[in-house]
Amino acid sequence: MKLEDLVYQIRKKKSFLCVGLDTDLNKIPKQFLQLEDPIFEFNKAIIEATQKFCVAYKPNIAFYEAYGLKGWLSLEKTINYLNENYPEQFTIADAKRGDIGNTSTRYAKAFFEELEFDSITIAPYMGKDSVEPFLEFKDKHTILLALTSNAGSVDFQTKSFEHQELYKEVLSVSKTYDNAERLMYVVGATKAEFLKQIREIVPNSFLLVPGVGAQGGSLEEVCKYGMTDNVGLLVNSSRGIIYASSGTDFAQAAADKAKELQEQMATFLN
Ligand SMILES: O=c1ccn([C@@H]2O[C@H](COP(=O)(O)O)[C@@H](O)[C@H]2O)c(=O)[nH]1
Repeated sequence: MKLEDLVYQIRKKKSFLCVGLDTDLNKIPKQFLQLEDPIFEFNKAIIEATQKFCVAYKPNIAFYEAYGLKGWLSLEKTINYLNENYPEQFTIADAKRGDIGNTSTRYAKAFFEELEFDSITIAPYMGKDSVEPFLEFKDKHTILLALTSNAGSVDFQTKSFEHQELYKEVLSVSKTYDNAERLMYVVGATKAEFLKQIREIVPNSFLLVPGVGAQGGSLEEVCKYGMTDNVGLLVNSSRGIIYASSGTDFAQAAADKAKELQEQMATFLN
């Protein structure tokens, strides 16, 4: 998907919500467990309930890999369902990959060509030659982990490296990569106080912001410091939406949560 099409959808729907499909058989309503593919059927129900209120979906690949071949099939059916029925939705494979160049190329082929995701999350640790293979794909987007939402992010990311913190080094060095206009960055909503400094380095890049809802990040703070003229934000909520209820009203509860976030987002869009 072209970035301008994503921005068009955000303005049209007055939403920069990304729904995280972190589907766990221990958490979905029991009635799904009798079906042949409970993960896909649950995802389908969540997509139908929430698609009006969001512009992106982010399956976290770990939740599918955990079920082996069956999980991969559920993932494939989910991305195909989205691409066939809601091609206007931006899709993110939250896979956190990255390896030496020829291996990164295979990851890129797997997620961009075989599964046809619009984007993938990548760990920047192995540097330029591990990231650039993903950036070769036209109209695909590579989302680098910059400052993550978890407590352990302080172990390395906020430690100073030569003259600046490691997460700032990730932002400034990656800007020099070939096809850097295809980069986006992950910044946790729990790290909203860093957004002002982040925007000084990447004033226009899209940021994928997980950590509102279950992790306690503030949407208001994220918008205050992270929003650009082009919006520049995709804010993710996974558990807060998909597990809003574990009862038979799960789809309505997910829709209500997504709508609530969309309505809050609309107040920040002009
Ligand atoms: O810094 C990061 C990077 C990725 N994530 C992922 O986003 C979702 C968040 O789920 P919630 O249930 O809304 O907390 C999940 O898939 C994480 O692996 C993140 O949280 N922080």
